[in-house]
Amino acid sequence: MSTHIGAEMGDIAETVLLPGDPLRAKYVADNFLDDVVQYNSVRNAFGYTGTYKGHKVSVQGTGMGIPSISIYTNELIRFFGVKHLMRIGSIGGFGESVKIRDILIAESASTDSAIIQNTFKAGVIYAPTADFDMLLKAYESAKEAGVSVKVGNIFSADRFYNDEIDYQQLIDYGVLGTEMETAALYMLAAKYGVQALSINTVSDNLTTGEALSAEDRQNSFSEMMTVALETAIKL
Ligand SMILES: O=P(O)(O)O[C@H]1O[C@H](CO)[C@@H](O)[C@H]1O
Ligand SMILES: O=c1cc[nH]c(=O)[nH]1
Repeated sequence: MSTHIGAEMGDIAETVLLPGDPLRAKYVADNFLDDVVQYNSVRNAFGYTGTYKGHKVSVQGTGMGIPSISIYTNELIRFFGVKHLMRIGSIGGFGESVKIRDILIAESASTDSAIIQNTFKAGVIYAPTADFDMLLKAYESAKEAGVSVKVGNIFSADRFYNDEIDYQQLIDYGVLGTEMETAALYMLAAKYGVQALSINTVSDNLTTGEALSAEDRQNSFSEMMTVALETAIKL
């Protein structure tokens, strides 16, 4: 048992899917996994282990933002031996070419997070980056499933509501969308020498104003789940 995860060593698979929303974790467990056991309910950050096509896989809700995902990432790696971490998130798309329900795989994650900046010595701007092997396998899985996928740089924001940020500058530099966790996931995975990838479904578009409902964000995204699980069994 760690501070925020009420499980024992061995209860959690080496590969863990990480939605921000704990109820999305339940949705994955209920609809995609067999032989499911719930290993965590501390703070309602639900965690489940089951099998997908005979392979052991876990899914753990991380909560929102870099401080919260950093807690779960640290504990999964350091106390439960997790080796492959895959965020399955929602993301706000930038620009008209990024469509609702597109899947964005984060090759890298820009950020305004003080946590990332303060980890490095003055003057260093670290570039949080996906594991290439996982990225390649996820891209191939998306193509095999025939889903609309884009790969590139995303923005991991410290604030959901931010009146000061210049989104247009990020768009001008090719950033595909904004969410709130990936930069920390990639930095921590690099620190501990494990694999991480962030796969995100576009839930809204900051340029066009289109948006999915909260229920859709919790209970749909089945294409992303399939891409993530098909990737998981190739690792
Ligand atoms: O849907 P999840 O995975 O929580 O991801 C996105 O949604 C939340 C904001 O609504 C943030 O956590 C952001 O990263
Ligand atoms: O962090 C997020 C996630 C989805 N949509 C946004 O606009 N921001």
